[in-house]
Amino acid sequence: MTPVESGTSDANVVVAMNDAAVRVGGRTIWSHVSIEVRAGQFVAVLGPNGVGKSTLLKAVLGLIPLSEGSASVLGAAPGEHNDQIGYVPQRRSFDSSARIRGRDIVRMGYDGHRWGIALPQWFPGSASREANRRVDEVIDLVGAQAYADRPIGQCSGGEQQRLLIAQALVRRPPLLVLDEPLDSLDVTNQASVSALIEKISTVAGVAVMMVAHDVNPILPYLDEVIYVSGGGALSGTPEDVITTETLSALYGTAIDVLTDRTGRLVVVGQPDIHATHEDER
Ligand SMILES: Nc1ncnc2c1ncn2[C@@H]1O[C@H](COP(=O)(O)OP(=O)(O)OP(=O)(O)O)[C@@H](O)[C@H]1O
Repeated sequence: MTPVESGTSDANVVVAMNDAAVRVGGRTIWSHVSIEVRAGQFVAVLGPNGVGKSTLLKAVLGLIPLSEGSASVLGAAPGEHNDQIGYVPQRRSFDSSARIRGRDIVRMGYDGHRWGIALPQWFPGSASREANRRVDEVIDLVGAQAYADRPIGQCSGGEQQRLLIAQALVRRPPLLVLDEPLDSLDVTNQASVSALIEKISTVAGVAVMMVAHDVNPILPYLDEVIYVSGGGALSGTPEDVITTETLSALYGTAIDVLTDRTGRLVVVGQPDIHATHEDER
């Protein structure tokens, strides 16, 4: 896959897709998708179940090839610089009996995911000290000091999520890719993890692509949204994209975007695409 020739040589562009399409299981999931994500931007990937939001992240990671179009991630073809991408996959949680400490989970992000095994003995002491320093740094960043030394299985869902975000950040990646990190968190934890992700993008300048089922917890923080539906995707500011007119055009059917008294957005009338493809999972 060749890097995109988008006409922009902007070094701030971290992810670019140009007229991209993906086929999975003999079916085109989406096509004609053109997106751009820049350094320090917090971008949500939205849309109903089964439209291909996770597929979009996997295409960015080079785990699924494009069937059409082109893409560039950190200036190269997708997959080439995955060591510079922090990835928090969907629905990862730990059994309550898991004994490994949160700190060691974070350290695996540095060591290359050697489950439960610290740096080998022949590893120079200074490198090991640097690893420990980085681990402490990200544990501070996500505010996990109080429980980082506890067995991960005894941490709450929100605490586990923070530790997994710390793991994804420990190599100081310029791009963080998160698949529904707010899923299964309560409202308070959704708010605090959302604020944390915003801090990571603004303070550390990390570009964030995050699949979200509900835009509301992150709405105040978002720079842009990528709305996937109807076999395509639209991107732009939330104000431009999450409107009755724009979403109706994207879905090809009547959609209402309503705002409640507290400013929460409610998208009414979107078909649940997931339900029609349940047996293909
Ligand atoms: N390996 C596969 N083989 C066939 N179809 C697949 C495969 N993986 C995913 N799909 C289908 O591709 C479509 C997009 O899946 P994807 O997981 O990207 O959707 P999503 O928008 O992230 O959904 P959700 O919100 O439910 O997580 C779905 O219809 C899914 O069933």
